[in-house]
Amino acid sequence: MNAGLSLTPRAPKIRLAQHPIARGLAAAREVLPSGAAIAHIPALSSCLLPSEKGRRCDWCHHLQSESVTLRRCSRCAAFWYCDNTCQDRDWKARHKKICRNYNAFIASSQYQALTAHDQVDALLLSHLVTEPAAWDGKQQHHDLDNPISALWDLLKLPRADGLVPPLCLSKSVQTAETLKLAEELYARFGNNNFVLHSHLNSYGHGIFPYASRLFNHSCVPNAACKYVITPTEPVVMEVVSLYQIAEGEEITLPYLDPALPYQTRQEALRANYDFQCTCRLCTFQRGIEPVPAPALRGTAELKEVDAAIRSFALGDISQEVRIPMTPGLFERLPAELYPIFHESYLPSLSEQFSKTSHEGPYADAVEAGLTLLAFYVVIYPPNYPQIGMHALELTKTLWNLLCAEPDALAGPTEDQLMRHTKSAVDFAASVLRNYGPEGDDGGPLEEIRVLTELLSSQ
Ligand SMILES: C[S@@+](CC[C@H](N)C(=O)[O-])C[C@H]1O[C@@H](n2cnc3c(N)ncnc32)[C@H](O)[C@@H]1O
Repeated sequence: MNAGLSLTPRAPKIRLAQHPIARGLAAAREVLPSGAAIAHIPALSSCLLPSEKGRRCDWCHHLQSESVTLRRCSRCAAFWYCDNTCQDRDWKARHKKICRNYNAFIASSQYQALTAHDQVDALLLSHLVTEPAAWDGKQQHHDLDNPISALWDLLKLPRADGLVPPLCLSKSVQTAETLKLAEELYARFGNNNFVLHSHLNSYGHGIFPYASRLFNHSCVPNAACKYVITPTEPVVMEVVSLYQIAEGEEITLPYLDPALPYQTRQEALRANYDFQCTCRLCTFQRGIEPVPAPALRGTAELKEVDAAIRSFALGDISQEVRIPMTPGLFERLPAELYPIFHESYLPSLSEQFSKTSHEGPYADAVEAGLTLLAFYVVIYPPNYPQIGMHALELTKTLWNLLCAEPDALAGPTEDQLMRHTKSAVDFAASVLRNYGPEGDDGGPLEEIRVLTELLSSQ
């Protein structure tokens, strides 16, 4: 199998191998250190979420800023660009195909009835099907170097509800051939396309057939993807290793948030990707089902569980936050802490952190934030970006406590609190530097730089 598939310089560290269930898998050709850029894959096509229209360039996705004022397409007045280069490139690649019909299309009841994500897919699909001739003969090639034949080569999974979104094309172009092509291509969207994000906030959808062909899912992934926005260029997906990957090891991405409850993950993977996950986390969680419900939040019993998970995952936090470097901490969890896997545990803890970090008391927010950090360290693999994002939030909460309520923590002195704050920002920095900058300028790494400077001057 796959004898004819060529791999390209975009991912020289990967080889495509056989998977007993998933057809293909991406295997590391060599040892990949933590934080290595494993693949750079330009988008075949991409589209902004409706909420991002007019905020970003429709071609390169650059954000409007003081130095970049976006200009509209003078024909439809509904697409925005940094400059002539972006506008010309988008026009040639895709906008000319939909410009004339765009306004009537987005006002139509069919389009309005779609969810924001389906609206994006309707436009992506329209970009792809206008030239059916471009697809002729690509079915036979199995050539990963050609994004069109790579897209054709992807596994199909038509939607259970049978939906194929309407097309932003004039009726005369919507021939039986075009509609058949739309159905064929859309059957490859749901289980293959990617949600684009900047600083981990979604802003659009992208088609990266080469990445879709390579990377399977794991709830304990050893890699994560991020998006590189470069003026005048299409967005590029970069795949980064979260921790060291051995030669020959499968490289996996998370298709969903591993912190979701076990049953929710299984149902979503079954419905959207048609497989049952057998990763280490799912195997472990399947073995401890049904998980006992935790005590109610606020009770002494749950406070004990929270304190035990903090000590298990983070060690003695009065000294320094310990960073685990290997995945699978959940497998060593004492049985009395299994209630943390119950579907009610994380939502109530997150709510407590969110409420108290906004309204105070900040001492309560710090405690909830540390428990949440411990939970993430147990569930997520090392250097998972959400761990870093949360450590950064926790740093800000600690800083608020230092500034607003220095005497509020019963035990720690101000010096100890300062040490906690520094170790939280160091933890955030170490995780997020491994992931590297993503999307727009600024963001968490810049916040970390400012906070580190501020703390070192104290
Ligand atoms: C984006 S593709 C991944 C590449 C795919 N293996 C291929 O050969 O084209 C997603 C599809 O791969 C399969 N898949 C991905 N991860 C899997 C896993 N952990 N176990 C079983 N099948 C998986 C499912 O069929 C899913 O719909």
